[in-house]
Amino acid sequence: MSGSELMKTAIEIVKNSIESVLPDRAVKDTLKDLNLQDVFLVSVGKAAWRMAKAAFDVLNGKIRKGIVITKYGHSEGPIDDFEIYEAGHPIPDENTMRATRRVMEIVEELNEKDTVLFLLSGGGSALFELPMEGVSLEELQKITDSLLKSGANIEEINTVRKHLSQVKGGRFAEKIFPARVVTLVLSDVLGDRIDVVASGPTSPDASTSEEAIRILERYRISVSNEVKKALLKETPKHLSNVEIHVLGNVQKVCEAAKKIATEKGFNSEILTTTLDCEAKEAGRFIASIMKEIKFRDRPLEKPAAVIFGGETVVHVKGNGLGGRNQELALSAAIALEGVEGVVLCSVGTDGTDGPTDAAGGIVDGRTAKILKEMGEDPVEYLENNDSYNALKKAGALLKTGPTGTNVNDLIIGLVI
Ligand SMILES: Nc1ncnc2c1ncn2[C@@H]1O[C@H](COP(=O)(O)OP(=O)(O)OP(=O)(O)O)[C@@H](O)[C@H]1O
Ligand SMILES: O=C(O)[C@H](O)CO
Ligand SMILES: [Mg+2]
Repeated sequence: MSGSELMKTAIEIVKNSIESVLPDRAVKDTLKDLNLQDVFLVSVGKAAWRMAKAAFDVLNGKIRKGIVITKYGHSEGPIDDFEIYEAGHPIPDENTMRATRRVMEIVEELNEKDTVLFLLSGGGSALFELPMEGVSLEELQKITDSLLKSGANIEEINTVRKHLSQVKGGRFAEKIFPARVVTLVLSDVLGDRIDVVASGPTSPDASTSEEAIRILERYRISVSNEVKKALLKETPKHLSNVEIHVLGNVQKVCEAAKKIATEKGFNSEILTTTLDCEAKEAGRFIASIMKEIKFRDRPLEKPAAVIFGGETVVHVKGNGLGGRNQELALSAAIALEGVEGVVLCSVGTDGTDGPTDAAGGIVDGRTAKILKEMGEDPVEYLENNDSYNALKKAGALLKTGPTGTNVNDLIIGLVI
């Protein structure tokens, strides 16, 4: 198999794996079992449109009102008479608040006979938000931006977000009470911490005010007195009106990748579904495993596919453009320079990696060489967190557009 054929194979495995975790089927199957009548549908997250559409298709006639809030560019047209909003991500904006207020207007009227069907996917933290009284949107945006660049993981980031919000950390379910809420979650959080996915609007909160304060201190983020006051108010730890079902996660996409790669003749193994270290360290480590396979045929014999799932972090210190998958791929490209018969592909299953239009990167032993031949230093790009521009120059960006799902990041290394 030539280098470009191997790249094509990697892309095919990735795309088919993502296809297998589109939420449609899981939403439909779960709803058929639940037999809900007469629901208020609220769908929030990057996969919100697709989840809402699937629900509409099975519940048709049993939905009294439907509202969808998704990221800009992620809705795919009208669904019946649903209200469909697009808003800011990963930082909430005015449209986030406008859409969330609309949801609150509806649920606050409900009584114990009513049911809210809440369809939730990752990205929801930015898309569904009304800050606590006294907390301005501007300050919330600043705190969110600092946290996202600090290298804090999603559990830490969302612990702070929950305590500054009127709808996160179980507070949305509290507002819905006495009505009932049935939540279907597509998880993009490692270990399926459902109180962390989109900051758990309908989950009893496992985090505390004290932890939120400690996290801000740890990452040296200073906040106003109003924010300090808001943080002290504790989130609900018990909720009696909630039922939660998990539809999909990073395990599922990794299992699909393993199956597809095996069918294509690769000795395939999932090495982890909880990759959570610094992206460039992960890239280097994964490259070292691929070289071990290439030169020593262990832990797998060639042809081999190694599969990783997770969510790495990036301490963004430079002023470049990129995302954690692109940064991982660029770092691997540097470590794989000159090695033949290896391809590494790292993607966000939602189709957008960081604030860019790429899903991730696809690199091989030629990628770093191509950059050097152009007079560019890949290490400099990596240090400036400018993986997007490096990969763009080397023709190594992978673009899928919004995929309709979101189960975190998938990394595949092929070695022949
Ligand atoms: N220049 C950069 N290089 C590398 N990573 C970056 C850069 N700028 C931002 N990031 C990373 O991008 C992340 C946000 O990107 P993205 O929207 O892909 O996150 P996400 O996990 O998919 O969002 P969500 O969890 O809300 O669905 C931030 O956590 C930040 O660490
Ligand atoms: O929205 C969020 O908080 C992240 O995607 C994790 O679910
Ligand atoms: Mg995420």
